[in-house]
Amino acid sequence: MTDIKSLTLSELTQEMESIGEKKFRAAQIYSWLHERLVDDFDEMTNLSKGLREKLKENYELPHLTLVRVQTSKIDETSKFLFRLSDGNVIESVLMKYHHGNSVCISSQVGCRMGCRFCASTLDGLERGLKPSEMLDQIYQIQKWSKERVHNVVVMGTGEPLDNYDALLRFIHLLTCEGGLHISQRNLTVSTCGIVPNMRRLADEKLQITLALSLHASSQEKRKTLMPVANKYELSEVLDACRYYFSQTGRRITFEYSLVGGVNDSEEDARELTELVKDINCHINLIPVNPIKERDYVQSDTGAIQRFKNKLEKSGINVTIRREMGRDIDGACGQLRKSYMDTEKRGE
Ligand SMILES: C[S@@+](CC[C@H](N)C(=O)[O-])C[C@H]1O[C@@H](n2cnc3c(N)ncnc32)[C@H](O)[C@@H]1O
Ligand code: SF4
Repeated sequence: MTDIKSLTLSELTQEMESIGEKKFRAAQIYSWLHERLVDDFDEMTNLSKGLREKLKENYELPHLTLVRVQTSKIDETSKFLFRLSDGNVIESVLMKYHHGNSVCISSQVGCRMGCRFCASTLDGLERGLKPSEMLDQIYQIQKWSKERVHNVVVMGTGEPLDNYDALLRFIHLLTCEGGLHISQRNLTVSTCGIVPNMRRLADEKLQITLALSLHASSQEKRKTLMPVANKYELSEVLDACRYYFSQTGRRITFEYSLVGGVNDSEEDARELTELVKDINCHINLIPVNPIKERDYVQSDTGAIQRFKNKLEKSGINVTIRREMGRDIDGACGQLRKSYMDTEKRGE
C-alpha cells in the first residue's frame, strides 16, 4: 500500500482525483498529517466516515511507537528509542538550547559505512528509512514535548546521502508550507563524504547546511578511521565542499572527532588549517565518545584546548561541541545497540 505520509501535496492531490475525490480533500488530509500530526485516519474529523474508510483501504499511515525515552538530569536532553512498523528500532535525540529545540534524527536502520569509532555501524545496514519515518521522529518528539521543534540535524544513525531520494523527499516535506514549515536554514545534513551525492545535493541549490565528517587532516589517516576514504580521496571530498558552497552560498561545517593520540596533535591541527584555509567553513570539534567495542579514547582537555587554539590563531572559525546528555547512554547509536543486544539475549 502507498505510504500516504511520504507523499507531497501535489501527489496527494493526484491520488484524491484518482480515487474519485475532490482536490481540496488533499489539502485537508495533508494538514492532518503534517501540521496536526495525527497517527490515525479516524482522527481526521472533517472527513466523512466513508472517505476515512476509503483511505484505510488504499493507504498506509505508518507511525513510530515510542519504546523508551531517557532524559538527562544535567541538561534535559532526551534520547528516544522508536519502533518502526516492521519491528526495527531507531533512535533520535531532543536537545534544548536557548535558541530553541533541536532534534537529531536517524536516516537509516544501521549503517554500512564502517567508521571505526561509530556504534551505528557495528551491525551493518538493515535498510534506509522512508521519508515518513524520518519525519515522524520529529513529529512524535514534538507531540511528546508539547513544544515546537526549531532545528533538525540529520546526524543520528545512518548515512543520509546513502539514502538520497528519501532524504530529498523528507527535506521537501519538512520545509514546505502546509507542513511543519521548518526553514531550510534550520536543517543540517551530515555526511561521511559520498562525493557524487554531495554534488547532486549542491545542484539542488537548497539552503540547508552541509556538514562533512572530516576527522583527519590527511588521506592516509582518514583511511584508518573511515573506510569510505578508500573510495573517495580527501581532495575530491573537499572539492565537493567547495562546489556546495559555490552552488548554495552556504558555509560548510566540518566535524572533527578528536581521538586521543590518533588525530589530536598540534601537527594535525596545522595540517587541518592548511587543508581548509581557502574554504568558507566552520569546524566543530567533537571529543570522541568511546564505545566499548573499540579501544579509542577521548583526547584530554589540554590537547583539545591546544588543538582549538592552534586553529583559532590561524583565523579558523572553530567551536568545541558541548556534550549533551552526558549521563544518558553516550555515543550516537549506543542506545539502540544496547537495546538490541538485550533483546537478542532474550532479557
Ligand atoms: C553518526 S554520524 C551520522 C551522519 C553521517 N553518517 C556522518 O557520518 O556524518 C554523525 C556524526 O557523529 C560522529 N560520531 C559517530 N560516532 C561517534 C563517537 N563515538 N564519538 C564522537 N562522534 C561520533 C560522526 O563521525 C559524525 O560526524
Ligand atoms: S559516522 Fe556516519 S557514516 Fe560513519 S558509520 Fe557512523 S553513521 Fe555511518
